Amino acid sequence: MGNTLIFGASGQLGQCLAHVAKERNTPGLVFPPEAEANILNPAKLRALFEQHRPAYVVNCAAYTAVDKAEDELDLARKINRDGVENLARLCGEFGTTLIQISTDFVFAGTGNTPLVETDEAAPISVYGLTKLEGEQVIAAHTGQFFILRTSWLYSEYANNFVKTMLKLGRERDELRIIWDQTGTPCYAIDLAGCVLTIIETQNQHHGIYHYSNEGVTSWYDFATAIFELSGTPVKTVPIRTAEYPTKATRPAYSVMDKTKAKTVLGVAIPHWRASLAVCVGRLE
Ligand SMILES: NC(=O)C1=CN([C@@H]2O[C@H](COP(=O)(O)OP(=O)(O)OC[C@H]3O[C@@H](n4cnc5c(N)ncnc54)[C@H](OP(=O)(O)O)[C@@H]3O)[C@@H](O)[C@H]2O)C=CC1
Ligand SMILES: Cc1cn([C@H]2C[C@H](O)[C@@H](COP(=O)(O)OP(=O)(O)O[C@H]3O[C@@H](C)C(=O)[C@@H](O)[C@H]3O)O2)c(=O)[nH]c1=O
Repeated sequence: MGNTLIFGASGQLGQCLAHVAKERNTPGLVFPPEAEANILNPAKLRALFEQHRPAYVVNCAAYTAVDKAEDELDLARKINRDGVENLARLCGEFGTTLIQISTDFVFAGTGNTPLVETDEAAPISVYGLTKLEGEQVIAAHTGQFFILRTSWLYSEYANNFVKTMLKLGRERDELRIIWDQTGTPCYAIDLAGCVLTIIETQNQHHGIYHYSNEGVTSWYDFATAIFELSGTPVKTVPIRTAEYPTKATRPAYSVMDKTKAKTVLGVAIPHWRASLAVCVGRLE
């Protein structure tokens, strides 16, 4: 098995990949120092490719501030589209397989049945738009790619909804949480496992895949489960999206169908409650 270069190593998923690779003893993962791994710097990227001749690149680097992106289209596009194109171009040239992480926010979220990979993407936020553009620039440079769309990512690493809830739950008596946005959380440790499975099995079925945990929930039910599992005695109040104004509009329904990942990648996917229990246990 050749080398795998990880970009965005200091972020949530990057740290989960390091954690799971250590647990599984996956060989060949390289987490380059941030100064050498800016995906906006083609010269430094080329130097990394020449040094490591990677069989795989996993791109966890992204602009992920959903609300802030509404005021920073240019920067979000640079990182989420142009950065991905820089990687894809080099992957094409070096015969490297690119594993790109994308999002449920590429969808408008106006439906009410689980989304499959071929459903129309129609983003309703700058973040979602730039992530979709990142998906779309890849194919011009290489056919050897996996795009893993995930949703509501959380873990014990970096910032995420679970850690925010645990913090706010300790500080406040009551929390108002949106219940009319429906989706599925994804434990980033599980997603990291999926990425490593693709690499370890040298899967050749390139293309787009949906990957989150199993099941369906709302942010309100997710928060309530976080508090139940952690024994946090905070009151949760379900509210509608209109009662929690944010700069970016989020999809109302972004549950993704994982049939393709399960059958073609051969990954087993835990229910979101089971994985949440693991994460909350590790955070305590
Ligand atoms: N978080 C979520 O809920 C979801 C995330 N995703 C996708 O999953 C992937 C991983 O997300 P997650 O780990 O949570 O995100 P994080 O925001 O935790 O990590 C993103 C990382 O990218 C780095 N980065 C930003 N710009 C560059 C650049 N120019 N060159 C190199 N690195 C850069 C950041 O560094 P720094 O902090 O120094 O800027 C950070 O370490 C992303 O593609 C994201 O779009 C999909 C669905 C849900
Ligand atoms: C803190 C808080 C949030 N919310 C709502 C706002 C929002 O609809 C939802 C989640 O808020 P957050 O800001 O934590 O998460 P958000 O940035 O919307 O999460 C998204 O991030 C990007 C990167 C993705 O790709 C998506 O899959 C998704 O995970 O919870 C409340 O209702 N009450 C609260 O007290």
